[in-house]
Amino acid sequence: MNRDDVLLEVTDLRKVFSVPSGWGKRNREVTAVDGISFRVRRGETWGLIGESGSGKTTTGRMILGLETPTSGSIRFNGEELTGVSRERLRQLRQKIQVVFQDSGSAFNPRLPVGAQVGAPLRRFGLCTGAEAKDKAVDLMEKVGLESSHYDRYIHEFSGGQRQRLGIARALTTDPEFLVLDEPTAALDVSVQAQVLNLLKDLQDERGLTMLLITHHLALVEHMCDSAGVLHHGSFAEQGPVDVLLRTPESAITSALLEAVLEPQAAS
Ligand SMILES: Nc1ncnc2c1ncn2[C@@H]1O[C@H](COP(=O)(O)OP(=O)(O)OP(=O)(O)O)[C@@H](O)[C@H]1O
Repeated sequence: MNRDDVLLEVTDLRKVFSVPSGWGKRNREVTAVDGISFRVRRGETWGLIGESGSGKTTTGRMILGLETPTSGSIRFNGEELTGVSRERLRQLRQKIQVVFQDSGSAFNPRLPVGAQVGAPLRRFGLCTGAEAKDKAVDLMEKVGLESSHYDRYIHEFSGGQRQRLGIARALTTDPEFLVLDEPTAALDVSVQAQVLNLLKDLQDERGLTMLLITHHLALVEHMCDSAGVLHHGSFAEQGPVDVLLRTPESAITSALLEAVLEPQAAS
């Protein structure tokens, strides 16, 4: 792999949480991420797969600067992210954005959504108020909403529309990299497909690089170029998706594949 092609390089990343065990007892240590390494090339979608508790979200949160790694390195565009100043981290958030499972909960219920979609532009000093409104309306239309939605409140939107709003807000600062943490887990299957296809179209149009966090292998097959399967904080295996899903080497990947074939797992 040409180094210039690599946008995100994670090396030996580790996160140990110290959890209180009760009064008078010593804290218990929980190793959420246990020394993982992977590289994401520009323009690709990398899937972080694993069962509940395997360390996916903690990894995403460390990349976003929301959690401090215990050790290891995260390089973005060649720049080391661990240990950077708060101010630099704030600047980097323009380039690294996130879409969570329930984007609606990140919107203030008492303010119109449009102003909140445009808020990062004002926060980063990228636009005046009027320009921010135009850009927010453009983005809302781009994700399949209407300009008349600008003045509505979050409770007036469906689950799928809320995810579209979350995507619009994530895109306001023209990020290079999106962390998608179970972005469609709360949606009906038909709406899931619409939101995933929207993300793919936006990726093609804007050259976005994406990290898709999910426990659902069907999503990975549809969306990802490469992926890694996490198990108890370590990779059971990683590689190109077609190889990983067709000829899995680890029992963990095989078990996840079998789960997809069971009807109840599709819900
Ligand atoms: N803030 C925290 N304090 C203590 N332990 C934590 C914290 N966050 C996560 N953990 C623990 O770290 C481990 C990995 O959690 P994480 O949320 O990263 O897994 P996950 O794969 O994203 O799971 P899920 O799919 O259920 O969201 C779990 O054992 C979890 O209980």
